[in-house]
Amino acid sequence: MKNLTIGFIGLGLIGGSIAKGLKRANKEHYIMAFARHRETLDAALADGSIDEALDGVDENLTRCDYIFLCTPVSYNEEYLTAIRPFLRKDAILTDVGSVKTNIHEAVARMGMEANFIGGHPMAGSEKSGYQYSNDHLVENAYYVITPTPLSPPDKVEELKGLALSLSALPLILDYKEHDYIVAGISHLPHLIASSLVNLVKDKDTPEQTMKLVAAGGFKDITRIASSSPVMWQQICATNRDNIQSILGDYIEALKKVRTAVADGDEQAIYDLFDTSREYRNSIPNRSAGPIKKEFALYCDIVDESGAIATIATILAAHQISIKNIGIIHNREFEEGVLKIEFYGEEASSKAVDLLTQCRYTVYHKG
Ligand SMILES: NC(=O)c1ccc[n+]([C@@H]2O[C@H](COP(=O)([O-])OP(=O)(O)OC[C@H]3O[C@@H](n4cnc5c(N)ncnc54)[C@H](O)[C@@H]3O)[C@@H](O)[C@H]2O)c1
Ligand SMILES: O=C(O)C(=O)C[C@]1(C(=O)O)C=C[C@@H](O)C=C1
Repeated sequence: MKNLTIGFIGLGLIGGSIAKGLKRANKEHYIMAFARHRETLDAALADGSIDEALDGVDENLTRCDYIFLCTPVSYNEEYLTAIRPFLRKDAILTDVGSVKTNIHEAVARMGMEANFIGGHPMAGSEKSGYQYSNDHLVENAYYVITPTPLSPPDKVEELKGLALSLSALPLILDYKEHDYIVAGISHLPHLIASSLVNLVKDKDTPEQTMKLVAAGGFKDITRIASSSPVMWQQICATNRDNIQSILGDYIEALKKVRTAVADGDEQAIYDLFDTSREYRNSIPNRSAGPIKKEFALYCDIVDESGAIATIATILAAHQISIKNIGIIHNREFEEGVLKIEFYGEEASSKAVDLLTQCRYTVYHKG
């Protein structure tokens, strides 16, 4: 991959992660960024993710081969006017927004289609801000690319190459199809999660016992209810038609479920769970996909200082290298489950045996 000069507008979770990932892939990329808060830029300069902090959208952007728009979707669209004067004739403007129709239509209205290729990495988190960004966020995730009719084919190939350099899987889609798809698999689930959380908040007992005993089921399905309200407000506003349509279908589906429960229709209830289980289990485990397999184990640990260090020491004493280690938060006992990743199957199996012998409770994901 050739050395590129790349600009970022917005350097939060996604912008920060892509900047870090691109730097990891090629230290010679020259990265400049503008963010609203100077502290973000200072942090990115200090950790080496960017080479230059910009004071605004200005003539420095004329040095860029690529500019990544990484703010909430409506703001991305608003930035087009400010960026246009500084977009070199051969430069590409791309974005990471969760909705594509609004920006594609704005780009077409402004006659910028030859300089634009839409993008959307299908990875993220409920956390916002640069402090949560990392260089591997989009690894193994699909990176949707939505060219315009005038996007130069060689630049589309180059952007695919950038996605691959992040260890993501580039996937070309039409922008309208993209918005239909994400309404179902991303936007609707966020609305379900947030309304469910708010329902439980309203229905809780005076002692808040629902909140107290809420376990894995509730936490797994509602993690994303902690996502950024501004980001989701803008997603819902810009993908309104698709979302209201699939939301209507979902409400109808829920009505059928209610009828089945109310009628005691055991067959219908069985079929609901049977069909969903089969489809859910058929969703491919991307960690076993074309890029690389993940060798990881999960281990219950007690919440006391030194608990992680003890495990790391046991593994190190047996020459087992750890690729990644960290507490994960989408299981029942948030502070108690440690995920440890290894470089290969052998190390992973050896670690499972070893930690089991040491009486740790280990869950193996082969
Ligand atoms: N969070 C996810 O899971 C996820 C995943 C894929 C794509 N996206 C998309 O990525 C984009 C960024 O989301 P994020 O999760 O990184 O959010 P974030 O809140 O972590 O970061 C947003 C960045 O934009 C900046 N910003 C916000 N308003 C701005 C404005 N008016 N002018 C300049 N900068 C502004 C913020 O300061 C921050 O640097 C969004 O378009 C979102 O739809 C998010
Ligand atoms: O994992 C999460 O927390 C996410 O919500 C990531 C997620 C999603 O899967 O819905 C969120 C928004 C995106 O545009 C893409 C990915």
